[in-house]
Amino acid sequence: MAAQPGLQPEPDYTFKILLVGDSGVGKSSLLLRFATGGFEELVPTIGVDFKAKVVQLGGKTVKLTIWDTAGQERFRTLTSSYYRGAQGIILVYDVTRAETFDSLADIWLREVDMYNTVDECIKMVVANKTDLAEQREVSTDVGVQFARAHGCLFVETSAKGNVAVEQAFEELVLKILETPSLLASSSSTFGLKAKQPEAASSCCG
Ligand SMILES: Nc1nc2c(ncn2[C@@H]2O[C@H](COP(=O)(O)OP(=O)(O)OP(=O)(O)O)[C@@H](O)[C@H]2O)c(=O)[nH]1
Repeated sequence: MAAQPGLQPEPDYTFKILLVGDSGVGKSSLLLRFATGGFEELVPTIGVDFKAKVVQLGGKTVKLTIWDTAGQERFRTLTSSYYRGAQGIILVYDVTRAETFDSLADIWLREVDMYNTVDECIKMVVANKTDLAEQREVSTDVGVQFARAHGCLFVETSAKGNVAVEQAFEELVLKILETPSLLASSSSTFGLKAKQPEAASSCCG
């Protein structure tokens, strides 16, 4: 039966994706770019924010609920609860600030290990702000090696320059689609009926 005009097709799957990383690396900017196509000056995230987007990939309609956590340490206790049920986790650093890259090992991968509840959850390292080439402190090679060593996908992006942002999210989703246990976790835990109440209360400080 043809879909009614203006109505989006029912998703085959709903995936939860989480963005983590130090404050200021560009998590909210990446999400804004992906969800709306825009870029603007944003204030630091308070607690957790959330956007949803439906994509057609691998012949499937996939609803993504993307959770953008605050990088600031004072929100760490709150944000830790948002790892639960995520099929994909994006760890972001800023190529112009080496300390944000170091934090991936020192903080963010540890958090993933501690709080993630989904066994085969796909991890992706995103190296953002590649438009600031002259200020770069972390080379592509170092990023690639790190991601490989920790079993993560790797993409370099510029949210500002709109470079590879869509590609990053799409690669992650395609990898989730290739992983049968994650598809099972999607339909059982994140079917539309089960998930709508939580998704509606999207933001908390
Ligand atoms: N040059 C450049 N600046 C960027 C890019 N992405 C984000 N920014 C800027 O970096 C700053 C921080 O961006 P946010 O998206 O707020 O960073 P965040 O990681 O969400 O920060 P928290 O919410 O505090 O965790 C802002 O001034 C953005 O405009 C990029 O690709 N290139």
